[in-house]
Amino acid sequence: MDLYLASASPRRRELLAQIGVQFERIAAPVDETPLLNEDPHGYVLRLARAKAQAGWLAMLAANLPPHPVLAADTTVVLDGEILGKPDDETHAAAMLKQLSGSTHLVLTALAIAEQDRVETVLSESRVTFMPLSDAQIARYVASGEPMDKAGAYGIQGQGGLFVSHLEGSFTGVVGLPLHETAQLLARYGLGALA
Ligand SMILES: Cc1cn([C@H]2C[C@H](O)[C@@H](COP(=O)(O)OP(=O)(O)OP(=O)(O)O)O2)c(=O)[nH]c1=O
Repeated sequence: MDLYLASASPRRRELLAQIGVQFERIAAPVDETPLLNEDPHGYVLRLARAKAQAGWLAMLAANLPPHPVLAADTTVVLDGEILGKPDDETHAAAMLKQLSGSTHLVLTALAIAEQDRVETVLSESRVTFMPLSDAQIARYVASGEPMDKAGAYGIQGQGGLFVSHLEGSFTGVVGLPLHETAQLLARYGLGALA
């Protein structure tokens, strides 16, 4: 065992498994509401940090053997506006209409907590969507795929069909950028890049 992953996301678990570290999941939910006028970069970094620290505390509370705790947060940013996970199908359709035919940012922040030390790293990608018709949006929303995802789409699923251009990290958009994760783990003496 090398570390804990403070995440409920199956996608993050699958991606972390590719890095070749031994990890276990730990549950540590945090409130994801942005602060008033919070800057998107500050927001994802604050949440990743909060999730890692909550994971460290949950580990201590459960008397588990101590290891560093990794967490992440992903958000979509369109013209400076934070688009988190949709509240319902109407909200998902509205977000997809906003993303249609334009370019947005996907920010994924990573944090590792160990005792009082927390280190972070940020992955930033630019994603361009083709113009979407109302019928395409309605069909995609009806598939259910948008509901648990920032920006109401999954690039790794059917949502990938809408992406005409990507500049940055595919795994970062999915929620755990492999390169940045390996770099961060190496600072703790973990993983293939250590
Ligand atoms: C843009 C995009 C987001 N997403 C997902 C990644 C994240 O899981 C989710 C954003 O929500 P997050 O709050 O980052 O993560 P989460 O709540 O799913 O998991 P946890 O906090 O427990 O780690 O959106 C995709 O899967 N594909 C995409 O293309």
